[in-house]
Amino acid sequence: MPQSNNANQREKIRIQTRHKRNHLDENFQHQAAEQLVQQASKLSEVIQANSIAIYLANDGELDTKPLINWCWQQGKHVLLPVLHPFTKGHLIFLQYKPDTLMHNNKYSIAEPKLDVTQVVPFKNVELIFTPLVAFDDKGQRLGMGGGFYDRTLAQATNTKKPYTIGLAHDCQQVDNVPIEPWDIPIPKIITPTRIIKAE
Ligand SMILES: Nc1nc2c(c(=O)[nH]1)N(C=O)[C@@H](CNc1ccc(C(=O)N[C@@H](CCC(=O)O)C(=O)O)cc1)CN2
Ligand SMILES: Nc1ncnc2c1ncn2[C@@H]1O[C@H](COP(=O)(O)OP(=O)(O)OP(=O)(O)O)[C@@H](O)[C@H]1O
Repeated sequence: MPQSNNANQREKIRIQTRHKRNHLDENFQHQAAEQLVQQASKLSEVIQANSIAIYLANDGELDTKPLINWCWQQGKHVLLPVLHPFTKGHLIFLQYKPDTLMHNNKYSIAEPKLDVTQVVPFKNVELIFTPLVAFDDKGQRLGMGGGFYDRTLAQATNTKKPYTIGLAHDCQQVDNVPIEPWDIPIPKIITPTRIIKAE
C-alpha cells in the first residue's frame, strides 16, 4: 500500500531536521546546553516540580547534561526513559542519580539498568521534558518515529497529569507538523533562545 501524503511529509521533515541538528558543531551544542539551563530554570513549572523526567541526548539533540546537573543541585529527582522490557513501543521511567548503573538500549542510548526499586510510576512524574525531532508553534511534535512519547502522554489522565515541555534546537522548528490522530500536542517548547507557549 502506498504511504499517505501525510506520512511522506512527516518522513521528509524527520530527515531534514535530523540532518540539521546532527550538523551543529560541538561549540554550538555546548553553548545551547548552557542556555537551556538559563531558560528552564526560570519557569515556574520547572521550579515547582520535584520529579522530572529528562532524556540523555542522542542524534544531535539538545544536550541535557547541564540541566540534569542543575536539577540534582536543586535536590530534584531526575528520571530517565527506559524502553519497556516487555511491551514494545512503551516507556517506563527510572530514577537517575550520579551513581546509577547504566547500559545502552537497542538504539545505543544510555539508560538506567532495569531495577524495580528505581521505577517511578507514571502518576508520580510531575514534569516531562520530551525529546523531539520537529515542532511547530502550535505545540505539535514529531519524534523519532517509535510513538514512545505519544503512548506515554496518552496515559495522562485528567486528575493527575505531568506537565510536558519539549526541548529542541531552534533549527528544529517547522511551519506545520502534519499531524496524525494519535499525536498529542504539548503546551510549551524550550529552545536555547526562546520559550514557545502553545497553551
Ligand atoms: N534521547 C532520546 N531518548 C529517547 C528517545 C529520543 O527520541 N531521544 N525516544 C523517543 O521516542 C525513545 C527511543 N526512541 C528512539 C526511536 C528510534 C531511534 C533511532 O535511532 N532510530 C533509527 C533506526 C534504528 C533501528 O531501527 O535500530 C533511525 O531512525 O535512524 C532512536 C530512539 C526513548 N529514549
Ligand atoms: N497512543 C498510541 N497508542 C497506540 N499506538 C500509537 C500511539 N501513539 C502512537 N502510536 C503509533 O506509534 C507509531 C509511531 O508514531 P509517530 O510516528 O507519531 O511517532 P513519533 O511522534 O515520531 O515518536 P515519539 O512519540 O516517540 O517521539 C505509529 O504507528 C502510531 O500509530
